[in-house]
Amino acid sequence: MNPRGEDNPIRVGVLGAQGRMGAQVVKAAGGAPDMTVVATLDAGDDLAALTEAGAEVVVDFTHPDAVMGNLEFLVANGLHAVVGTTGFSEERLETVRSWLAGKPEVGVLIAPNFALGAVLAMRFAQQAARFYESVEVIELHHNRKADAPSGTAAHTARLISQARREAGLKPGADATTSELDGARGARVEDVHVHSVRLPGLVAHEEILFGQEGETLTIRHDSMDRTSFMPGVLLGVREVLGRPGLTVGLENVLDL
Ligand SMILES: NC(=O)C1=CN([C@@H]2O[C@H](COP(=O)(O)OP(=O)(O)OC[C@H]3O[C@@H](n4cnc5c(N)ncnc54)[C@H](O)[C@@H]3O)[C@@H](O)[C@H]2O)C=CC1
Ligand SMILES: O=C(O)C1=N[C@H](C(=O)O)C[C@H](O)C1
Repeated sequence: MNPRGEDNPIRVGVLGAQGRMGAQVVKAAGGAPDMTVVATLDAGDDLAALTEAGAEVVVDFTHPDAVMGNLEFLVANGLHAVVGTTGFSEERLETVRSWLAGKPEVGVLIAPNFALGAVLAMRFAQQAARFYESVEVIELHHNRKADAPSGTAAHTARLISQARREAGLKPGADATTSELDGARGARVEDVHVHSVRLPGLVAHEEILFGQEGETLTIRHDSMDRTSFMPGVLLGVREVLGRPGLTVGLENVLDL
């Protein structure tokens, strides 16, 4: 557990500080009694400001195109990282592991979703997966989101696929023989994932399971970006005592 307090607060840097999430992180970490925000950077700023300010943990909510460069700098400079930015393939995770091999004392936590309910929804979906013949994922987000499908939906689909594989399930029956491009969604491993983009939405996910005679729907809604903040602050506290790469908040929550 984190032994830090008001007299010795965790020195936090924020990357993407002017963005929707970064601005919330600056506010949340700034209001936490055991943290102090020492650097707030956005696009074009020199990452050296983080080390100059004495940051210990850096939170990254930037862009899938920027996050790997940021992480390479953080690990090389011995800074712990809490990353919410999406776009992490298995190949990218392997690259991060290779950087960390040379800096075994550094902790990196990458989480596709920091909202408690979203993490629980993923875990429930993983548990339900082996009992149903078919499954599809629908994610719904605000229309300023850069990536589709969402990192959460891609992660959910991979967890479900893994559970289905382990249970020896074959792809669910689907009589579609003719379709408009995209009508059946993207396929993440063997799971169809559908992305909706609308102003007014924040972040929402539905996992629909079906078999003869019944369906099960698991749904999570982030109505406001404050929903991600308890998870981010927990990550900042925990990453100090977790060297190496941790993927997913479920590991920190011991789910
Ligand atoms: N893991 C989670 O719980 C969540 C993850 N996200 C993800 O976080 C990322 C950011 O989302 P939003 O805040 O909505 O986006 P946004 O577009 O509002 O903010 C991103 C900010 O990063 C800045 N930026 C871009 N490149 C940079 C760089 N190299 N260095 C420093 N700053 C840079 C931009 O100027 C912008 O201010 C996305 O990948 C999104 O999917 C969003 C919400 C929750
Ligand atoms: O861009 C967003 O807003 C979000 N991005 C993350 C994702 O892609 O899963 C997390 C959450 O869904 C909000």
